[in-house]
Amino acid sequence: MVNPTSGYNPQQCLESYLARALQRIGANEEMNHLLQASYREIKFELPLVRENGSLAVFHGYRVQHHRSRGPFKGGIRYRPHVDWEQFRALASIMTWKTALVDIPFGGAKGGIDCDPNTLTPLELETLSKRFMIKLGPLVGPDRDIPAPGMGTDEQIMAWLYDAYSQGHGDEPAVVTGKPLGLGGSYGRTEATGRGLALVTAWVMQARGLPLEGATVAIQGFGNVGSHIARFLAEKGAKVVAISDIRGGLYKGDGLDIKNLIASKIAAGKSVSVTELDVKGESISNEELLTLDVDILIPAAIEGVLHESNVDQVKARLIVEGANLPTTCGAAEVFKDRGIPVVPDILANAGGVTVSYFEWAQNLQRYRWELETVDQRLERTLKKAWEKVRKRAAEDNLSYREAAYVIATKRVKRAIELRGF
Ligand SMILES: NC(=O)C1=CN([C@@H]2O[C@H](COP(=O)(O)OP(=O)(O)OC[C@H]3O[C@@H](n4cnc5c(N)ncnc54)[C@H](OP(=O)(O)O)[C@@H]3O)[C@@H](O)[C@H]2O)C=CC1
Ligand SMILES: O=C(O)CCC(=O)C(=O)O
Repeated sequence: MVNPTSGYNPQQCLESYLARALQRIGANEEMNHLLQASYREIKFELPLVRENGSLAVFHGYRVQHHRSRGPFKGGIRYRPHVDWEQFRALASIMTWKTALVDIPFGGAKGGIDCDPNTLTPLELETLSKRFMIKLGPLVGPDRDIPAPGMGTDEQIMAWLYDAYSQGHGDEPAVVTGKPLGLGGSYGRTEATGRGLALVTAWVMQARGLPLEGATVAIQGFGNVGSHIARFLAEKGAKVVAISDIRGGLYKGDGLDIKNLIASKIAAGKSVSVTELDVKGESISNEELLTLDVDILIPAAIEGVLHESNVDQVKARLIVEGANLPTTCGAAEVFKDRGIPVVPDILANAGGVTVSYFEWAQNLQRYRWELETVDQRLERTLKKAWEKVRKRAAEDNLSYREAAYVIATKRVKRAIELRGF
């Protein structure tokens, strides 16, 4: 098992994207400094007596990056080796993502340094609730609204909601990505994948490339990876490779995605895609990233496209399903090689967009139909994509550069309107 993130400092990359965008919009050094720094960072101990009687001590984190456009917003990640650098960068890109799709939030990110697969359901519930109780004073529907991320799901969001409500009165709008039976929104679970598929289709169309029959490789087969695979297969693309942390599956004439998803659900989270009874050859994650495909979608972790493998990447288009999967060095090489990269803050913004819809529904105490959610998601992302496309073409920028120019401009304007 490889750890492609080792040695990669996503914060440094983000600083360079931001510095360049802020220079392009004429922001001064002070504004640059203000927007690079987090608003607040907290870390706390989370002791847990395990069901076998032993004591384990985990750590909870929350980084709140910026809030001039609205309350902090961002996912909760449960992963063994999380650290400040990851959370700072991930919190910051939430600020730019929410600004780019023009929803009224700032950015945050947090989580626990645990492996959820090694905890019992009772341990996971206890740990999640303790985490939320400690976060209690800093979160809330008008302060900071957590949501699912890597290693977390709607059940964990239900526990966070319950823990918060015990001390603050019933408040579903404190967390998004909840189960449907507990104030969740139609369409949130699949929203990130749906948004990715929409954006991919628009980018292909804008570049005069057919999506029908296009070959696709997807790294990661969790919430994001499995839904993008399904939506792209439904649009006629040929998903030839998928993977999880233990490796991947390849089939040149297209994997049977419906069957893969059904088998994965039946087998459970702890079973790898490589162990499922579906047709395909095994392939490593590193091989997947360098396949000769039309579209490559890294949808797992940060930093998997880096200086050492960027020259071997053969894909014609890269769509960032994960947050920060491309190092800034690799991004430069893709630009030089003329390989377009659709940046995370646009490509995977469908999730936070439907989280916004869930928050709005919770505040209204009124549920929208799936059709309404899907239509509004499409409209929101289309607007953002059109702006990015236009700005990139007018100023000869990469999609990422254009996206950061648009987002930083909106945040700078909000700061100026509020005053210092
Ligand atoms: N969920 C959401 O709505 C959103 C998520 N994102 C981002 O998308 C990415 C994926 O999130 P999500 O799908 O929710 O997370 P999940 O935990 O549901 O799935 C993660 C997937 O990535 C795989 N994976 C983990 N580590 C590696 C590795 N080192 N190499 C290859 N594969 C790996 C996992 O494998 P295994 O199951 O074997 O561990 C799993 O298949 C993250 O970057 C997240 O921040 C962005 C926007 C919204
Ligand atoms: O749905 C949300 O609020 C946050 C999603 C998220 O963490 C992300 O877009 O990276």
